[in-house]
Amino acid sequence: MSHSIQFSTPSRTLHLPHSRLHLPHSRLHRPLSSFSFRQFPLTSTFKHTSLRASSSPSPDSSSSSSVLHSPNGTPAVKSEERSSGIDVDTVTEAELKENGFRSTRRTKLICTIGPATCGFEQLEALAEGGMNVARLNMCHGTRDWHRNVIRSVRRLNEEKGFAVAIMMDTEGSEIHMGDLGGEASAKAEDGEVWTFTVRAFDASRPQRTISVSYDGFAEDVRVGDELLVDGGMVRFDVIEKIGPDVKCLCTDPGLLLPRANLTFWRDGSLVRERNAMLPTISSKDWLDIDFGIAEGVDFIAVSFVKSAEVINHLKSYLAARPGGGDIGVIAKIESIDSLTNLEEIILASDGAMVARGDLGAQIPLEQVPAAQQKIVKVCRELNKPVIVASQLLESMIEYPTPTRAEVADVSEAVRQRSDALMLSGESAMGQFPDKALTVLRSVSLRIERWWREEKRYEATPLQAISSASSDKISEEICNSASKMANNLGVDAVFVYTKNGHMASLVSRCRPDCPIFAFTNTTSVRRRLNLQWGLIPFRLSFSEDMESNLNKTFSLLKSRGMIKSGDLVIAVSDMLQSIQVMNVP
Ligand SMILES: Nc1ncnc2c1ncn2[C@@H]1O[C@H](COP(=O)(O)OP(=O)(O)OP(=O)(O)O)[C@@H](O)[C@H]1O
Ligand SMILES: CC(=O)C(=O)O
Ligand SMILES: [K+]
Ligand SMILES: [Mg+2]
Repeated sequence: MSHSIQFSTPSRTLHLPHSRLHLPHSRLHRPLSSFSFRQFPLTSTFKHTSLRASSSPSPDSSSSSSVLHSPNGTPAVKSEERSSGIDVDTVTEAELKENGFRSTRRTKLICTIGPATCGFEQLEALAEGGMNVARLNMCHGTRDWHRNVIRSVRRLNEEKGFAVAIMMDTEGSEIHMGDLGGEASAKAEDGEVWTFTVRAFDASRPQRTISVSYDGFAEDVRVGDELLVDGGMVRFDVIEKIGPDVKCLCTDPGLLLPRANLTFWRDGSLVRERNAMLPTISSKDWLDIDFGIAEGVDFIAVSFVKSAEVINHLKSYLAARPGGGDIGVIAKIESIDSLTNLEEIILASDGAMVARGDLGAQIPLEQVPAAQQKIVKVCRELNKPVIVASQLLESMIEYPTPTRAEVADVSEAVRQRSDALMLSGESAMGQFPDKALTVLRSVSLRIERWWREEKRYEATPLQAISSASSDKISEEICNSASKMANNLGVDAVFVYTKNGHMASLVSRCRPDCPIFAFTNTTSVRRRLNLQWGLIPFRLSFSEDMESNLNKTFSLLKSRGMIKSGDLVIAVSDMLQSIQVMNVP
């Protein structure tokens, strides 16, 4: 039996929702003789996972296919947008076949790409290990280096059916050290005197001397201030100022890493003199952003956001550029000012990152866990994806197993139901990037299972967020569908969504089953890969839900990804309805 509830708003008048029995079951199993399936041509080297119907494209697919912009800005309709097949990657497919719906991972995983992981095979290993988003930190590497990585990820997606999204992370203009003249690190010992200076060095770096990125720092600091490298990994006391040089005594020894962040503290508080006026997006960042637009990145993560204004500015800059409107803007919460303007920043953004590395250098460390919990909660309320980042498995940069404390930290982020977890140095320059990713994956799966076993569905209702009446209806539909999914113990929620909004509303409810998100554009599919519980598929679909469901069932059944009898709830943003049915 198929049951449906429909909500209709003819002539913009809101009618009371009525429920009726929808689609006789027999219509859903109508023989699908018009579709015959064949494997997309295989090449000898790569196994392509797309299945395409050999029939001509369905009438809807040309109208629903969107015009994409190629990297150089010329509009191009991608050939796959016109096909009526389904795009999914080999890893998801195998996971669904082998372990069923329940075992699919809900928490998404982000890997920072660096020298340890920039090769094609290394990227492929990460994608196979569950990487949903590849992050590029523009603090490091050249644009050519980043372009190579972006193109490798795109090739991987095209050849293997993955939907790995690319996130570009801006450098920002906070104070940091120079790059140590090519050395990988420098050791500062207790009691040594080091010079921090705005002077630049051409070739070799004078002994115990570090260049600093911010010209005004010598004027801003005072003798007696404390200087923290990387949020306290190494500490110095400022003992003397001589022109542009600041002499500092090492009080906590440690390794100085290239371009490490610097903060100054006075009487227990962060010193924010003129550097508080530094632009959040520097001129170099704007050039990086232009590069990101040209290369078609999926997200831009903005470092050291202080207010919603900068996010709005960037969003209008992107909207005015071909292809820019497809890019999601993620606000990195890592400055003390962002905490005071938290809600308006998150509202303006398409998502947020708890950037604990720098945050822990700007507020006392013991305040970081509470800040994390608050940011995750606000994002959830406002329906924005949230990423927990930095030092999740820091010890795995050097060792093949994490500490118990690290496992507990990862568990807590999953228990808070954040959308995504991020690896930094562990994957960028660590010795065990694949093992670190495996730890994130297995800890996520274990805690998600605990949620299910404990039947810990949401006790606290989410606040209403929509204002327009059709958005309110979508929100209510998603809330109800998720509640029904939990109460009925369905196998999956199917959501048909053009721009991804409806899928994010279902994800926000964190239902106790995977969410199959069908969208007709490749870029939306990639962006959905950041959000909790969504398994994004690219599929050409129409306004007619019956034919969409028939087509989806056929395609997924022929791949062995669903089977007859599975209980599914379907919602869509074309037809405001909830349908409950067994797969025929
Ligand atoms: N593209 C890259 N090229 C070289 N090294 C990199 C690259 N990306 C990251 N790394 C290395 O990995 C380390 C951790 O990466 P991460 O992205 O956390 O950088 P970070 O410098 O701590 O800055 P942020 O606060 O932006 O995260 C860096 O300090 C750097 O040594
Ligand atoms: C990720 C990042 O920028 C930080 O933790 O500081
Ligand atoms: K950065
Ligand atoms: Mg940072």
